[in-house]
Order: sequence, then structure tokens, then C-alpha cells
Amino acid sequence: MAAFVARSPMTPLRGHIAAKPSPPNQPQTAEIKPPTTLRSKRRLCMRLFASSSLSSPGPGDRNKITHNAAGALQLDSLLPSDTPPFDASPRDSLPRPLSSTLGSNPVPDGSRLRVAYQGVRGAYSESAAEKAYPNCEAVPCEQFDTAFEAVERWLVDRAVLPIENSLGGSIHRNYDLLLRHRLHIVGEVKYAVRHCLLANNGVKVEDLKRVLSHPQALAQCEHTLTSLGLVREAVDDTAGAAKHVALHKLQDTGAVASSAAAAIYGLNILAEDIQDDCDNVTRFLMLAREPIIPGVDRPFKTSIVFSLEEGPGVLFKALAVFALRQINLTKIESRPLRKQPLRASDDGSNGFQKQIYFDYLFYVDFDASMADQKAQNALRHLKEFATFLRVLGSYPVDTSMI
Ligand SMILES: O=C(O)C(=O)C[C@]1(C(=O)O)C=C[C@@H](O)C=C1
Repeated sequence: MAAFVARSPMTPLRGHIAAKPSPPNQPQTAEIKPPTTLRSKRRLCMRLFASSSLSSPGPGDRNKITHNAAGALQLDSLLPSDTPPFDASPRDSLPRPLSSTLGSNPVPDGSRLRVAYQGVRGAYSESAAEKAYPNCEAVPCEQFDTAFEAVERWLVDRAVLPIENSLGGSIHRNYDLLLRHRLHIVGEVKYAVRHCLLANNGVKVEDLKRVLSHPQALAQCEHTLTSLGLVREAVDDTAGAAKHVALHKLQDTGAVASSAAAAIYGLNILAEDIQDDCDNVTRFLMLAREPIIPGVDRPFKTSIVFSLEEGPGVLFKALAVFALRQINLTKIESRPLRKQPLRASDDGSNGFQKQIYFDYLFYVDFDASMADQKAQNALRHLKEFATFLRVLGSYPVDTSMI
């Protein structure tokens, strides 16, 4: 069995501005209306910054924005002032109202949408961003947090980030970041992920001892990599792995990445479609500073997050608010409630010792628009006993052929 070594051979990550988590204690169901005047736009901008614990962007902020060695966007408060500024051109300093038309591109003033993704050129996330917003300017970001922050700080217009994969499961980090940040889900895009085994010119499969890739990609190719007896090393993204192998002309190390990454970094494709199942699809979320106006003209989905009191049947009761109204649930995910991960029962009535429970946040996606009365009633019902509830977004279902 091949060993899994979780370390990054890439340039060490620089510290980025950590967004302070917002306490999940207030229902966040209110919509922010698009601003109409420049002043109200500025006010909205300030309000958003205030709520995300980040200061509003100004000339000084340019010093904090850089690209790393791999070319990805970094937000760094510790950089010297002579660091080359990121091209946050004037259009980024003026807030633009978002339209309710998904995928609207180019934006009304004729400029292209700037869309943040995690990874470097050739990452699947870049292709997903281009599928979500054709002709956009895809902006590479070093980490998921960086992409969230880039939208919050008006450096880009949108972010497209993976949330789940049909083989590897949920991308937990992004669930946690959805709650920590104040962005809204305005759409989803499904992308068929087809992994290749890449190596430098002249390197054969039998020369390989190890392989680099994103942990999700390594997990999606578990059988193939095990059968080849390769040691796995996790890096930040698949294309970054390809770039590293090419840059260092590695002869005993391959990368699991896309055919696009092979072309960009000049690697050979030793094997195609090496994922464990040919149906390998990653679902990405499209994130914006403002929500879209939910409609009923096409299939919509709504994503929420809530927490509950401990007690028998409480989760059953929570899910029943949807079942009672014939609302189909498409996804449920639980994550530790970090602010209060454990809870001791104060009920000593059964004569046993106090019990310690884990406390959770539940993320649920359901098949209904917030414009639908049924969905509003279901959430009103849920609010009667949920200790916290936030609507993350109500957006059109991606029904496109993958
Ligand atoms: O590394 C990449 O290329 C990515 O875009 C990231 C990512 C992920 O986070 O799941 C996206 C799609 C694939 O599932 C594998 C990796």
C-alpha cells in the first residue's frame, strides 16, 4: 500500500489576513438590496467590510496584495511596501451593482468579470470558473480563504469554489468558510473532472516513485495510484503539482492533473482518465457579495445552515419541515460548531453521569426557490426551534449537460 505524505513541496504559504469568524448567532435571512447611487454603493461597501472584519480597500491595501511564486493571488499584511502591487485597477475600487442575471458577462460597463478561483493556471477550478462565467478573467488565488477575501475586498467580482465531488465527497473547508464569510451563493456549476498522470519528457510510468496532486484528486484516483505503488504527496492544487514537476524537471515524480495543465507546463500524458470512476463530477459554487433575486421561472435550489438544541428527534423535526411540504433535500452536511464544539447535558434525571455531546452546524440544500411560499413557510417553521439559521443563497440549479 502506498504511503500518503501530507506535505507540500511548493513554496511555503505566506500568512494572509485571517478573517475573524462572525458569530453564528443571528439569522441572516435579510436580502441586501442593490445600491442605486454611488453614495449608497459606498455605504454598502463599508457595511460589507464592517461585517467581515476587514478594513475597506484603499491605496494602502495594494501593498497587501501579491501573487506567490506560482502566480496565485495572495493577501498579505506582512509584505514590505516595495512589493509589486497587484493590478487592482480603478474599476475594482468602485463598487458595481450586481445584476440578477446569472452569468451576465461582460458586465454592463463593458469590462470583463473578474472571477477568483483557487489554484494556478490549468486547475480544474479555473475551467469551472470559465464554465460559470464564459469570457471572464479568471484570477488565481493561493487558498480558498484568499478567494473569499478577494471578493469581499472588491478585488474581484465573483469566486467559483469547489464544494463537493461525486467520488471524494464534501470539501469541508469551503463549508466552514461559507459561514465565516459574508458572501452569497448565486449559482452552481458542475464540472466533469478527468484526471491524467503527467510526467516530464522521457519519463516512463515505471520510472515513477511518487506522485503529487491535490488531496481530492489523489483520493479520486485511489485505485490507480495504489496499483502503481506510488507514494502520494498532497499539494495545493493539481495544476500546481504539474508546474512543480515541470519546473524542477523531476524524473521520478509525476503529477495528477488535467490535460490542460499538461499543455500549459509542457508535460507528457502517461495515462488518461485515471479517476476511479468515469463519472467524476465536482460541484462548484458561484459566490458574490450580493444575493440574486430568487425566481420561480426555472428550477432553483436554496442552501441554508442551521444549528439545533440537543434532544431526542430534533434533527428529525428539522428535516420534517421540508418533508411536510414535499420539498426535496439534495444535500445534508454536518460540521462541528467551532465556537461551541461540545455541550454537557444538564439533565441528571436518569441517574447517570452527565453526558458530553458534540455540537453541530447542519448545511442543507433543498430543491425550492426562496421566492416559493413553501420554502418561506418551511424556514419560518425551522426558525421556531433552530438556535441559528442563515440562508446562504437561493440560485438556479445547474441543469447543463456535464
Ligand atoms: O486542484 C485543482 O485543480 C482544483 O481545481 C481543486 C479541486 C478540488 O478542490 O476538489 C477541484 C476539482 C477536483 O475535484 C480536484 C481538485
